[in-house]
Amino acid sequence: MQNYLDLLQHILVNGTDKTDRTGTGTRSVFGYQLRYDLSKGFPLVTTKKVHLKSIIYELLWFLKGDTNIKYLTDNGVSIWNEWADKDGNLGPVYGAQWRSWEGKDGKVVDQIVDVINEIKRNPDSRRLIVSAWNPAEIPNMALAPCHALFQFYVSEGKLSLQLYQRSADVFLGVPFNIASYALLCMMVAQVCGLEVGDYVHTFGDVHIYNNHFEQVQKQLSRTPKALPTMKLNPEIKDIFGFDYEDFTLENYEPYPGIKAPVAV
Ligand SMILES: Nc1nc(=O)c2c([nH]1)NC[C@@H]1CN(c3ccc(C(=O)N[C@@H](CCC(=O)O)C(=O)O)cc3)CN21
Ligand SMILES: O=c1ccn([C@H]2C[C@H](O)[C@@H](COP(=O)(O)O)O2)c(=O)[nH]1
Repeated sequence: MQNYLDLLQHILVNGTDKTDRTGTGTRSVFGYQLRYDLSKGFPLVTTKKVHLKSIIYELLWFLKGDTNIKYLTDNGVSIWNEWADKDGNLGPVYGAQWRSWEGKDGKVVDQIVDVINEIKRNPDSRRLIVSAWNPAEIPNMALAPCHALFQFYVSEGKLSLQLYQRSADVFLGVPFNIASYALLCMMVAQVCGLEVGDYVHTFGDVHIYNNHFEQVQKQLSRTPKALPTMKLNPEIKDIFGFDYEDFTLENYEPYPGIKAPVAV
């Protein structure tokens, strides 16, 4: 994960200071790309301990099409608590757009089912896209989608995925986002009978919050360790059939965690 540390350093050196919606202030750059060959290990940051359990449950929650935090809190995951209303609702965020994008005349599009069918039927398609960015619905969402759109690509029997993230909290959110989409690529590859290719992460406004500078310096003083390995239960052939127990992480030996406040 040296390239993740390079991104932190790049922002510190080349970023400009900007105000932001949360009132915290950031140092930010516009445009950057990270790439991971998923056959070479699972891209989970090693220079601090990352809470993989939250990442897995959040991804399973997106795939269910769920947008209420109850499933997360029932499983000990609190990362969305600050944005939910008193009933736990977030409005039509990721899960709703992925699984039930509402079109004209009540037509409902399940983008996950559709994209998997298309990967199997027409792997050379250049339209293998899932979008959470539904402008008509954004006013009803607790937070506009940050990981806005992703595309699959098949070549030589390998499945790659590229994410476009319009806004990225590089210390807290990005380690979660990298691991989550790397995992999604592995899961879709398995259910489509493909090997894994590259995970490509493309950023818009990628920023370090002003109250994360100390934590970033601490991380930059650490030398990345070897990447861990992620094993999926090979029996699962349906993207909606995965449970938490179907994921096994091996050889993850990170440095201790580093606490940081989240900007709301
Ligand atoms: N400012 C901001 N940054 C984000 O990364 C972010 C948002 N807002 N809003 C929506 C979601 C929620 N996400 C979050 C929220 C909190 C943590 C966080 O506090 N992580 C800690 C604790 C991990 C845990 O409890 O599982 C960490 O050390 O990584 C991470 C991602 C990602 N998103
Ligand atoms: O998955 C996520 C979700 C959110 N973020 C960060 C990016 C920004 O710091 C905030 C969102 O604020 P906006 O004003 O809507 O851009 O949350 C993330 O990094 N990853």
